[in-house]
Amino acid sequence: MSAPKSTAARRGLLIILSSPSGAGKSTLAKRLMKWDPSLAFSVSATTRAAREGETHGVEYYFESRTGFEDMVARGDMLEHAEVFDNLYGSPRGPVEAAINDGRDVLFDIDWQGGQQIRNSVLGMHTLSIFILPPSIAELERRLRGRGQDSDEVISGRMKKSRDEISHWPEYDYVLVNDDLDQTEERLKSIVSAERLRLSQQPQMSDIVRDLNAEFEARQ
Ligand SMILES: Nc1ncnc2c1ncn2[C@@H]1O[C@H](COP(=O)(O)OP(=O)(O)OP(=O)(O)O)[C@@H](O)[C@H]1O
Ligand SMILES: Nc1nc2c(ncn2[C@@H]2O[C@H](COP(=O)(O)O)[C@@H](O)[C@H]2O)c(=O)[nH]1
Repeated sequence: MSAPKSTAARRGLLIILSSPSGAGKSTLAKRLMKWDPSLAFSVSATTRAAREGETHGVEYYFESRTGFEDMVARGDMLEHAEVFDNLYGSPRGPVEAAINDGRDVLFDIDWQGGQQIRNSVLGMHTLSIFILPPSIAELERRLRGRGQDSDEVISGRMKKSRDEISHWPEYDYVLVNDDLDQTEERLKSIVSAERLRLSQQPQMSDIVRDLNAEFEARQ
């Protein structure tokens, strides 16, 4: 099933994916982008070093700490936070451009970023989804299996995962990412349902007005 159009007469929806590191949100984000190429992925800026295979402007914009802080000082970040001793943030310009094109925007960010986007001055609809791992042992297996971080980095991320998980009640939906295909299907259903709700909302007051007029005419 292909994605329903996101370009109905409404402004873009901000879709926020958060999870403890390693639960699978980047994997799910990639699948969502493949399902609906009209989605705009918000490429974050970060001060962390690029991993092998990561390209500037694709996975992240890799910035120096000073470069990042300058962006924040200029108001160029929609949200930003310190995560695992590095700075991460969502550049404002591409998000605003996508919204102006009527596109929905996908964020792969932590709970601090999630809070800031939900409270941001953009006044946009947000849809937030928290991804849980099926177990802590499996979370660690996934972080190790990814094979991209040192033991020290992995143990730091495992320690922070409990705090990240404690923010699940702030999200509209929570999914346990056990079977990847099943989680992907659930995620797509959530996005489709929210788009349907938002696209129908403006017509509903007209429909109810007509229904009420019909009641009046029957009296
Ligand atoms: N449902 C799943 N079952 C098994 N492995 C999975 C599943 N989902 C993701 N993975 C694997 O787990 C590893 C971590 O996934 P991913 O990089 O998407 O996590 P993440 O939440 O984006 O992490 P980070 O926050 O550090 O960016 C990857 O190797 C990925 O292939
Ligand atoms: N608040 C934000 N958090 C972000 C952003 N981009 C990523 N992240 C979070 O960082 C961790 C670690 O990512 P990694 O690529 O180093 O593994 C990840 O779990 C995200 O939650 C951002 O723009 N803002």
